[in-house]
Amino acid sequence: MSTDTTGTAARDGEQRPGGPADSPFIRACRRRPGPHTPVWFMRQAGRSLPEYREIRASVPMLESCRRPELVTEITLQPVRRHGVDAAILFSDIVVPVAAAGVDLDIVPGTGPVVAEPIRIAADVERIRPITRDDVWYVDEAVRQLVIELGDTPLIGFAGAPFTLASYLVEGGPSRTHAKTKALMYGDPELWHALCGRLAEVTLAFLRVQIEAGVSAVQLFDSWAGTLSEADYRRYVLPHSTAVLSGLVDDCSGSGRGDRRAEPEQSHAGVPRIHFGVGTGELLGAMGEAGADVVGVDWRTPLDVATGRIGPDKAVQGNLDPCVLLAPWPVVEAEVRRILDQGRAAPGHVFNLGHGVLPETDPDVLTRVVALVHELSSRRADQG
Ligand SMILES: Cc1c2[nH]c(c1CCC(=O)O)Cc1[nH]c(c(CCC(=O)O)c1C)Cc1[nH]c(c(CCC(=O)O)c1C)Cc1[nH]c(c(C)c1CCC(=O)O)C2
Repeated sequence: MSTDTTGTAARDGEQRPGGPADSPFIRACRRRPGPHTPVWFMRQAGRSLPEYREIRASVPMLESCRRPELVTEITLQPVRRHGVDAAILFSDIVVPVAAAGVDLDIVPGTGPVVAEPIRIAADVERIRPITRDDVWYVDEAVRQLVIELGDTPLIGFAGAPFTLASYLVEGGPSRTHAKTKALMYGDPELWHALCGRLAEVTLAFLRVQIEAGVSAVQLFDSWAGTLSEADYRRYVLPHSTAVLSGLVDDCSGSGRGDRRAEPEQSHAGVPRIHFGVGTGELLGAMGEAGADVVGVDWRTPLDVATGRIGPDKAVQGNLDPCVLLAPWPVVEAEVRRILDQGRAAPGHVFNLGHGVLPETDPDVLTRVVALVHELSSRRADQG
């Protein structure tokens, strides 16, 4: 465990050998060689773990996200159990939106449900800008986690404007995103006002996490794959770019925007991962939004994905979460294939193509971590 008690040296640990900045995960994000291929799992903290279910049995989802001691414990659970190369903050994409004043809840088995879905400009106006004080519990949890995690990097995250907008406009999860698209095509001005506001909230939320010490951030645009590339570029890309490039613009001396005076408040050094599901046709555009790493679901092999994304970005993925429900030889063969195809990329972070399913046997996750490490370190030895 780290001896750093401020939580800041670890963030700026660029020069500290052995700190999170020198970890296999951050090295892969930066396309630098490392001792093995790093691995973590989306939704690694969650219902696949009995120790998570025990904590959550008596605490509603949103409340658990607002109690720093619970956030810290739940975030650490999969790190202890599986030996993954990174922790991801336990929270949810709707947490900053709730902090911005939107009345919503996370309903078990359903997902986020919004009391008054967005319909008119006045609804957008009600989404307030957020500051650190609105999400103090996230700031506190990240600072504590950075201390407890030592050399293991902590990933912060947020939902991207399109995916957040889809919950706010639909009022809850949707298969077709019909209301969202109807607003997008029918009232582009309102659409851009909504996404612009959500981009501001998201950027502020990521800045709080980075200032508190996360080593990387992931922007989840889970449902962007429902759009054509042309529509994605027109209606979504400018807003996701405002978020991801906004983090870089904070760097003193580079770019415009809300530039910070204090060097330790620079957000520019933190790798940015951009992920969505069903985004095979969007991978190039999602990289252009300002990602260092592009998340790839299970539909596109990593060598093909790398051809679409280009040689200047790392990739993350892309095991089908359902494969983890298959007999071990099937899992092993898929892990080998993904590691092989991932060699085409200039950096590969092993992950699933989407979140861990609740019915997954956690011991299989632990075995996958060990296998990825074993197979990839053997390769690293061979040069
Ligand atoms: C779309 C989205 C949401 N939330 C999130 C996304 C983007 C990632 C993705 O595409 O899955 C992001 C998220 N949500 C959660 C995390 C935790 C960190 C981690 O990955 O370990 C993360 C990164 C916890 C959670 N978020 C949620 C749970 C389950 C609630 C519970 O445990 O009772 C967890 C652990 C609830 C949630 N929240 C959301 C959904 C669709 C659900 C599932 C509803 C259900 O099946 O019950 C919205």
